[in-house]
This record gives sequence, structure tokens and C-alpha cells, in this order.
Amino acid sequence: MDLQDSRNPQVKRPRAVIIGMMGAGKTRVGKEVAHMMRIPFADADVEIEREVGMKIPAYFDKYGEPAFRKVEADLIADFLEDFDGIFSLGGGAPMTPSTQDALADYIAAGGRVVYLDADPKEAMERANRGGGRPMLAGDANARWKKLYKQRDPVFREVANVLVHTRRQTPQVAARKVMDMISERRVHVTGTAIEPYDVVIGEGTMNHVTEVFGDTVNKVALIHTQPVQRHSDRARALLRQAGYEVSDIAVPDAEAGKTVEVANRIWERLGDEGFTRSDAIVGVGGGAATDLAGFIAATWMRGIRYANCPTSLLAMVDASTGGKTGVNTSAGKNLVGSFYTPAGVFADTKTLASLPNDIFIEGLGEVAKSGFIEDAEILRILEAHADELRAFDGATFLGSGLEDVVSELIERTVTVKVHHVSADLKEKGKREFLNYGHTLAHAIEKLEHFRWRHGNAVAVGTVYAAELAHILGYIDQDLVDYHRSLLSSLGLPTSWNGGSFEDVLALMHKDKKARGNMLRFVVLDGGPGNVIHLENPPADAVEEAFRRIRS
Ligand SMILES: NC(=O)c1ccc[n+]([C@@H]2O[C@H](COP(=O)([O-])OP(=O)(O)OC[C@H]3O[C@@H](n4cnc5c(N)ncnc54)[C@H](O)[C@@H]3O)[C@@H](O)[C@H]2O)c1
Ligand SMILES: Nc1ncnc2c1ncn2[C@@H]1O[C@H](COP(=O)(O)OP(=O)(O)O)[C@@H](O)[C@H]1O
Ligand SMILES: O=C(O)C1=C[C@@H](OP(=O)(O)O)[C@@H](O)[C@H](O)C1
Repeated sequence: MDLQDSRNPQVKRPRAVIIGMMGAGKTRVGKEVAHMMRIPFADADVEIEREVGMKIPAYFDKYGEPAFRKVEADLIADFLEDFDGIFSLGGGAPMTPSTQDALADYIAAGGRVVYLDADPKEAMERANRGGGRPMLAGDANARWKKLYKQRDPVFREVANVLVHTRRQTPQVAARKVMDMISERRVHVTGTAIEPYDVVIGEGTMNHVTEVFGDTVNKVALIHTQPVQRHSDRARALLRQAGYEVSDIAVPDAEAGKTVEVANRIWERLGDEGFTRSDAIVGVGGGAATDLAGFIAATWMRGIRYANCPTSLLAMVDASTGGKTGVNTSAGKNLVGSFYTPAGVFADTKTLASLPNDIFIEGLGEVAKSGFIEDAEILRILEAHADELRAFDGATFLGSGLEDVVSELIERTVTVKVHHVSADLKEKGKREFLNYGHTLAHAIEKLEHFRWRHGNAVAVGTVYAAELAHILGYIDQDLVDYHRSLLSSLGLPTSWNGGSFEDVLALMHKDKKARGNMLRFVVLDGGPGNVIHLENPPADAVEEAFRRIRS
């Protein structure tokens, strides 16, 4: 398949622009960030000196500040469009209106303007060292303070990333900047949805303390044992932020998603005096975040909650979108509520402990999102299939793969959000997220849930592709592409379990079915074009099933 890269490789833009007061460390810390990220560094002052062929104090003396600002603004405008690294500006640069406009455009195109917010005393002292700063001529301290008063509010306005560096070494500050600029955010809004962000990247769990504000006192931290070390981190962060934390360990995976476990948690919340102004944080795979959301939705008819998903599947799917619930003897996920979180923190640091097979499973839902909306996902999966299949948590952090996985999470969450925002309660468009799921749910049930969901979805998408091909919606190449892509990622593409009759009976019970009519989600023409297929001919439904037997 020929999948075009939707991004334009010609466009160069700084990975981050650093602003701040004189002496904040824009040059020193900026260089360190570039070094850590192995990308180029440029300092506007140095570039200006190169361009005008003299030192800045000499230029100020000869031509004055207005002339300097003009040269500075022109140079910054050029770099914002043609430099692919870390770019530090001179202290006063963001005060020039044309530079403010250029920075706003840069942010609108996805850029990061980092305000390096140093402690005023520390920065002032450093700025006065060494001299050579024309803006501090005369009483340097008084000048610095005056400029700080004028500039600090503007810097806060102009930047979209704020990094405090008080008492931090340049290395520590740089690490902080690096984490913050590598972060990706997907904003979720929609009718009946209180807006929230899904924050993706290494260290993003640190933000879990930012969503509840001052009104919350107690936080119940719901997690499973395999992710203990990650929930320990969340607990430490929440305690440091002043919350009273109750640690609630629940049985792992589906064993935790039961009414009995929920009941034990409700009892505990009652004993510990949780009120409507308290909150829940879920840390773990999709089972733990589904349970945590369900507890939040039901306790006192709804309290605030945040999710820290730790499996790929939970990051790309389960933790966003607001479906919460437990399993009962009537079936999986049949009891629950649509209840959206206050924030989702997909911290890629937690993937370091994720076993390979559980990671691979998550790719099933990632590929599905590529098929239904974002063909760029398919291109990325294709280009990195070998590394993804060989995923090893032990070598994952800081590797090139981490960036690839972060992009896949961002894109997959974006696809999910497009569907959820338009249709929270699954009355229409949201059903498209169910591509491959009609057969997948039947497989999971017949395999007594020993088959992992993402693996079943992979087979289900091949089935849906076969069905669409038999009925003339897509060509054989696209069916073959489903198989080759999924198997290159280590996902299954065939299933030899139960009989067609068993599968058919279960597909009739699928939530998309209407009366006795089967309904599937299929592609029409190519990836990105999805339709509902209602009541397909019985022989096509059976023939497609025959084709997924190996
Ligand atoms: N709410 C939704 O919209 C939605 C969507 C898809 C799936 N789900 C639900 O999500 C669940 C499946 O999610 P899942 O695949 O994450 O399964 P899971 O929660 O059972 O996690 C799989 C296993 O991986 C472990 N694990 C998770 N993160 C780990 C880490 N970082 N390190 C080590 N071990 C880790 C878990 O403890 C568990 O043993 C199902 O219950 C499904 O119904 C919900
Ligand atoms: N976090 C820090 N800790 C200690 N020294 C620092 C720190 N940041 C910067 N410095 C030092 O302070 C001086 C001013 O830093 P610089 O990067 O030139 O500031 P700016 O470019 O923001 O004016 C330099 O000598 C630099 O090495
Ligand atoms: O604050 C300012 O107006 C200036 C700061 C300097 O950069 P640093 O902040 O890197 O010292 C330099 O651009 C020029 O002296 C003007």
C-alpha cells in the first residue's frame, strides 16, 4: 500500500524557543537541553553579533536600542521558520510586538515557547556577573528589577510552557525543560464533556497533582500490584502536594473489575469519610482505570477522578473517553457509566515495566485507529514494525522508540477523541471505534477472556476487511495489507477457536446489532472511510469467517 506522509518534511521549526530574564540561564540551560536531545542550539544574541559583525554593547553604543530591536526581530522571524533545534532569545526580545506575533504563530503551529522562570535573586546576581549587558548599565540591580516588573507578565503571556529553575543546576533545569517540551497534549471537549487533557510523555504523571485544585482533600489511589512502583510514585507526588492519600490495592486485571471489589472500595471510602469534594486516581492497565472511573462515577453520585494508565492499551483507549464499569455474570462491561475524568496522564516512564506481549496487544487498537481515520498511524507502524515487535521495557526509555510510541499514543488518542467528542454515549459516530470489535468480542467470550482484547481486535479487523471485500467495498490489496501489517507487528490475523454457529450467535448479541439485524463497521474504498454495514448477506458473513481460519 502506498501511504503518503501527511507531514511536510521541508518545514523546519525550532523544537523549543527559550525566553526569560537576563541571567535566567537561557543560554546555559538551552545549550544543555540541545546537548541532551542531540539537536543544534542557537542563541539569538550570538547570531546577531555574527550578522552585524560586532558585539552587542558596541552595537547599542553605535546605533541605539531601537535599531538593535529591529535587527533582533528580523533574525528571530527567520529562525522561527528555518531552524530545527533549541533557540534561546535575548532577554528583551519577547517585548517587541512583531516577535510576540511570530511566537504566537509558532505556538499555533505546535511550537513550545519556554519561559525559564528563575528565582529573581539568583538570576539578577548571575546577570550582574561578568558585565557586558547594556540594558543593565548604571545601577544594575535597580535596572534588572525594573525590567523584571515590566517583562515577567509579558513572558507569562507569550510562553506556553513555564519552567521554574530556583536552586536548580543547569542540568536539572535542562532535564525539566526537556521533559516539558517532549510532552504531548490532546484536549478533549464536546457536548456533555467537561474539558480535560490527555498528557502524554515521560514524567507526565507529575501533573496528576494539578487537576484537583484546593477543594479536594483526600485522594483514593486505586491500583493493582504489578504497577505498585508506579502507584508509589503517584502517592508520593500527591502527598507532597498536600493531599491525604488512601492507598487501595485491587486484584489484578479482570479480577479487579467486579462488583465485590467495588463494594469493598465503597465501604472503605465510607469508613475514611470520603465526601463529594474528594477524588479518585486510577493507576494501572485498562481494568484498573475502568474500575477507578466506575468508583468515581458512583461514589456520592460522582466525584472527580484522574487516570494514570500504564499499559499501551489503557493509554490509547481505555483511560480516555469516559466509559467506566465492571463485569458481572451477565457479561463484560455491562454495568457502568459514561463519566469523564478530570485528566489523563499517559506517562511513558511506566511502560518500562510493561511485558512485551501486553505492549504488542495495545498495537491492535493503534492499528484499528489507523484504519478508521489516520493513515499516518499505519505509515508509522509500517516504518517501525521491527522495533515495535521487539519492544523491551528495559531499553525503552530514552530510545528513539519512545518518541515513536508517544506519537502513536497521541495520534490514536486524537482519533478516539474525534469520535467521543461528537458522540459521548455511542449513538452514531463513536460506533466506528468498534471496527473489528464485532468478531473480537465473540472471540474473547468463546476464549473465556484468555485471548487479550487487542489481539482479538486484530483478527476482527481482518474479518471486517474480508467481509468488506466480499461485498465489493474494498479491494484484495487492502485485505492483504491488514494481514501483512498486523502480522509484522506480532499480532494474530487468524483464529481457529469456536464454530461459526457459536460466533454468529454472539455477533447477534453485539451492542451494534438491532433486533435480528447484524451491523458491522467496515471500510469503504480505503483507510479513513468507514461506514455501517447493515444486515449483510448471510453467506458473506460466513465466507469471511472461513477466510480468517488459518
Ligand atoms: N473504558 C474503555 O473505553 C475501554 C476501552 C478498551 C478496553 N477497556 C478495558 O480495559 C481492560 C484491558 O486493559 P489492559 O489491556 O490494560 O489490561 P489490564 O488492565 O488487565 O492489564 C494487563 C496486565 O498488564 C499489567 N500492567 C499494566 N501496566 C503495566 C506496567 N506498566 N508494568 C507492568 N505490568 C503492567 C496489569 O497489571 C495486568 O496484569 C479491559 O478490562 C477492557 O474492558 C476499556
Ligand atoms: N541554573 C543555573 N545554575 C547556576 N548557574 C547558572 C544557571 N543558569 C545559568 N547559570 C550561569 O549564569 C550565567 C548567566 O547565564 P546565561 O545562560 O548566560 O543567562 P541568559 O542567557 O538567560 O542571560 C552564566 O555564567 C551561566 O553559566
Ligand atoms: O534584556 C535585554 O533587553 C537584552 C538582553 C540580552 O540577552 P540576555 O538576556 O541573554 O542577556 C541581549 O539581547 C541584549 O543585551 C538586550
